[in-house]
Amino acid sequence: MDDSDLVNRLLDAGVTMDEVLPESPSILMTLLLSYVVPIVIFIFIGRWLSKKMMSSMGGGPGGAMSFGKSNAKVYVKSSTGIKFSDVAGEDEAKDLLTEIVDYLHNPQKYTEIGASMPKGALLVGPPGTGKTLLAKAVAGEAEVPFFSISGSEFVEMFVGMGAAKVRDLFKQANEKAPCIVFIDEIDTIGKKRDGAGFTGGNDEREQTLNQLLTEMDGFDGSKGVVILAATNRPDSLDPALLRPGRFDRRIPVELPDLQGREDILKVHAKKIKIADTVRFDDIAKAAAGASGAELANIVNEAALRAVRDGRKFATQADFEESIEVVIAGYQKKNRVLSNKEKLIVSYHEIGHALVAAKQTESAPVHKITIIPRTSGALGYTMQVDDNEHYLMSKEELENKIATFTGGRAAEELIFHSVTTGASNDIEQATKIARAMISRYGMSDDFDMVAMESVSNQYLGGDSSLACSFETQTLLDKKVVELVKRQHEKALQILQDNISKLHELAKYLYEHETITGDEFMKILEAPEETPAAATEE
Ligand SMILES: Nc1ncnc2c1ncn2[C@@H]1O[C@H](COP(=O)(O)OP(=O)(O)OP(=O)(O)O)[C@@H](O)[C@H]1O
Ligand SMILES: [Zn+2]
Repeated sequence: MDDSDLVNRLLDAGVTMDEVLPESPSILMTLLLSYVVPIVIFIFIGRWLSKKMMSSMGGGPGGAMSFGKSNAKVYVKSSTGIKFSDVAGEDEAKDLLTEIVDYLHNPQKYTEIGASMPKGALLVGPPGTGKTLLAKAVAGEAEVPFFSISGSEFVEMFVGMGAAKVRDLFKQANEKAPCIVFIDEIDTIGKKRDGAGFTGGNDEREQTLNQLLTEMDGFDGSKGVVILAATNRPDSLDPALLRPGRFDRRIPVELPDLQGREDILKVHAKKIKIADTVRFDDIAKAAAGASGAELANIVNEAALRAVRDGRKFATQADFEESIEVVIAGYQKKNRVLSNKEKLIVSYHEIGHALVAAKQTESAPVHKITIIPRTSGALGYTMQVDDNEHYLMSKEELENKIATFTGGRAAEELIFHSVTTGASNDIEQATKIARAMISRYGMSDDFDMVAMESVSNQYLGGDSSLACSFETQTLLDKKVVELVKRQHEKALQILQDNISKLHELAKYLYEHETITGDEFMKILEAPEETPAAATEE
């Protein structure tokens, strides 16, 4: 814009020149107006522009101006100020990340004995479960800089730009080490490479991924650059990313259970004013299936509602209303278990756990949950073996089969029907049974084993092709018999412990997740009143 232009415009607008220019400007004033002010304005505009450019690179796929050499600089935050205490629940994830924090605090403790820290860890879980928040908390706890970039920002229009960005990011991270580099949505660059159906930009994406792999292999692990990446589609990742020395640690970040939801609500409610009468446990119950992000949203929505109604604080009703708003859309998109389904899944999982616990030589139950998993499972029972062993006895394998069938057995016993939820279990049980009979020679019938192994030698080990039709049929029959026997054993165990089955399933239904300790405590407690033992 030039001066005469401005003057003309001002005149057009009916402004007289007298108002624009002082009557008799001193030389100093003239100087100021004609040189200093334009320069100041120029600098100001320049700054504003560059700020704008940076923020446009911060979110969404890079804009037209997002190439250039030192992009990653803008992602540095010297301290996130976020601590683990800001992340409610997710204790498992926090436990796993604590080691990284400790390493960043005193690396010599690790390097002294020659231990090197994992270079990368993969945070895996559904959207909004706090993966980004956890990564920030790691940086906050360790008091190190935090670089953050989203996978989609690497995907550039021009071949080679993404790779350049990766190089640049690592260069800066190395300069700022120790630090945390966080790559969100890593699946956008880290998708399996062979995958058909990927159209366009293949070269670019592949180059970017290769650069990432090269950088990860190249940097010195003892410098203290830890790369955290997040994804909700771990299965789609290129296996190269998951190799040792890369993202070889997987940290599950799952949807919160009842207690977790209550804690998250409380963390966020600290930021708003609420009535004393608000009952977070009830709100958490009503918000079944909600993620951390959705719960944060519910709290905010409740506060907005209060303001709209001219109140000074949010009430129980505000929260209940906002659950409807936030969750309603969500429930349509995602399958949330109905109460009946929840009950079935509870009995199913306790079925597994109870059968496991009542057999000797069976790994102790570690955790049981009916929170749907990223994997698509409706619930799971986790057993952890204290001492890892590779040689399993026939009894142990049989017990494993019985444990797998325990879920279905519980459904049959209580609901007199089975759901599709048990199909994977039966598959697993059958797999073990087949291996026992054909490969490990655990069949009573030695001929069976011999035949199988002879034909395997001819045909390279694929047992489904290896046998003659008769052998296959015989084998199948044996497998089915074995699974059936174990299934009957499981039914018997549950029948014998029916009151505990009810009690534990009820407890799991209410709490959604229970630990192995809680499970054992209930199991070992004296029986409840006989009334609970009657079947419904
Ligand atoms: N466990 C939690 N405790 C407290 N707040 C949480 C928790 N989980 C999520 N939130 C809230 O939800 C917001 C969004 O979470 P965040 O961005 O970390 O999720 P994400 O898993 O990275 O999601 P996405 O996969 O969509 O990137 C957080 O900023 C926080 O306010
Ligand atoms: Zn099961």
